[in-house]
Amino acid sequence: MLPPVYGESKPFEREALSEEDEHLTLDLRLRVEDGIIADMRSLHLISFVIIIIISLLAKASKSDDGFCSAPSITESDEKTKPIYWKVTNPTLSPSHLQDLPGYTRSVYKRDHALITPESHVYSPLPDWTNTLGAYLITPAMGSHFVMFFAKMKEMSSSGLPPKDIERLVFVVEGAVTLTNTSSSSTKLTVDSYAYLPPNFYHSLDCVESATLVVFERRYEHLGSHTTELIVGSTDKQPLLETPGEVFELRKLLPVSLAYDFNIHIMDFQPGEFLNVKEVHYNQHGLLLLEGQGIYRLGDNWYPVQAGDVIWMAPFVPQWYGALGKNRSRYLLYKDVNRNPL
Ligand SMILES: NC(=O)N[C@@H](O)C(=O)O
Ligand SMILES: [Mn+2]
Repeated sequence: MLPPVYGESKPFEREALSEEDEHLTLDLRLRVEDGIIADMRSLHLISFVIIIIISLLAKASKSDDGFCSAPSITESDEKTKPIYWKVTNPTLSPSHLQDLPGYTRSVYKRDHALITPESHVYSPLPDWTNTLGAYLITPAMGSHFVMFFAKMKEMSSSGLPPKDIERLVFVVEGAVTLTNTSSSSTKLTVDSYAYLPPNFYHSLDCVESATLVVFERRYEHLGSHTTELIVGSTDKQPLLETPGEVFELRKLLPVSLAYDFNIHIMDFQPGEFLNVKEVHYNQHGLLLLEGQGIYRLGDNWYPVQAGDVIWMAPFVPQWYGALGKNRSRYLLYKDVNRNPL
């Protein structure tokens, strides 16, 4: 059996061949061709196997149980979750970070703070029943207000704020029932809120569970103006003009002089950002309800996501740019209607 001959090629001079030689040449040519064909076949087989492997790898990296990708929440999952779900189930939740000793995205500086979920420290709220509170912003930071999460468990109820302190509660998860002296009761579900004037008797009662974000501050009287009980929900507030800006703005309280703060709800589509690089005398307590983006505070640029809380002291340069696939929505405390002197 003659092996296929791959000798070096000589200048080709065609000479007459005997019949036997002709047969031999044909045989050799077929053998060489067979050899090439055989190689071509194995090449096809190898490339076919490689394509299968690549497509399996690509599929695996896309699937949730893929060995190349962290479990991700698909867009359809997002759609089935209740509004503001990510505030209490953030992507970088404590369980994701607890195995990273000492790692946190939280920062505390002279004129701002970023408090991220893995840093929350809960303890029983004095005067509340069966409720844990995590204070995020207090006058110890230089603010004139407090901002805290209240995690209400089954059969829990609120305590009253101190004398002359006004309160705003916003429901981030679950539901509570608000009762006041007129013994009328109103159910507050996610995205609902209530403003309680200073020294206004009320109780927030929870049967199953609820997470509230609560703002409290000493009411600053102005002349004879007084505030009153307000109950509402974000989705029922009108969109306000925002000249020179692209974000959508709603306010949860009246803009009248009686109110010494307001709560802004601001929506940005991905890619939209604050036009004004703000520096102002007002203070902010911010909760990112939905989405993700970059918050500039002073000379620092922070990637932020739903569940993050930000303290902004007066005059801290501030700016936000929304990123990702879904809108950003944040809730923002802002003092208003009072002379800074
Ligand atoms: N930081 C930020 O969004 N600020 C403005 O909304 C504002 O009204 O101060
Ligand atoms: Mn501002």
